Amino acid sequence: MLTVEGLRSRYGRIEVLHGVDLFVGSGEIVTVVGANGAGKTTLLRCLSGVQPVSGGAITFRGEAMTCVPAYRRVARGLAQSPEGRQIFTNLSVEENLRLGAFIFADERVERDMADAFAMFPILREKRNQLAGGLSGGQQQMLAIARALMGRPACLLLDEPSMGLAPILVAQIFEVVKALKALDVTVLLVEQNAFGALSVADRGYVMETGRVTMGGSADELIADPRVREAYLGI
Ligand SMILES: Nc1ncnc2c1ncn2[C@@H]1O[C@H](COP(=O)(O)OP(=O)(O)OP(=O)(O)O)[C@@H](O)[C@H]1O
Repeated sequence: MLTVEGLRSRYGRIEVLHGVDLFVGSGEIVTVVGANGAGKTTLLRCLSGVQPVSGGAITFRGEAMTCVPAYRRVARGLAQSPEGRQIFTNLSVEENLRLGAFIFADERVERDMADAFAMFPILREKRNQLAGGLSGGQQQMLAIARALMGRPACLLLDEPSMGLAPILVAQIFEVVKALKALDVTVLLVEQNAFGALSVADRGYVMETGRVTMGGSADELIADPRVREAYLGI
């Protein structure tokens, strides 16, 4: 579904992605784990089209995406729920969700909203409250739900567990797992390698702008190098 080949990107003169290769199959949950500064966020920003690419190719559902502007990628089904959530705090929960579906004007929006509320009952309870009043975990759920309102074929998730209390981290990973049942393909970027690999089918390890390992989530969890460097075991 999503293929990345030899992807390079730079900030000014400094190259931070040095030729990244990865693949996400339809219906898979794939995670990219790595330390702070490895280039994970930059990779996702390249995929969603908000960060310039200086080399390599991105192909999504058989179509070259490398030069396609960000808003067209969303319309093609490649959507990102950004790091740091970026919800509209002065709008209600429901208004945030409707904004996620702004490119659609059909009766499916109401159904999608009902699906979102079924997945995140707390959002139904708080649908008329300002999003700024939600807790960190609830805001993260809203950000994911809003991205889902755009009916993505592939959802790019940047550090959904960042800054959350452990109990909420567990909840967020459960949500990621549940996306599989909705037929949404997920590329999940995380510093929390254990949580991410626990819900993923496959994973890649990124170090200083390169993919250094890849395999099934079980293989990576069992790998002594991953255990030592990322799982603290
Ligand atoms: N706007 C920027 N300008 C210059 N350098 C940047 C910028 N953003 C990131 N970098 C650098 O690019 C490299 C990769 O950063 P990136 O944020 O992609 O890593 P990351 O793996 O996502 O880390 P984190 O988990 O902290 O987000 C780092 O060396 C970082 O300092």
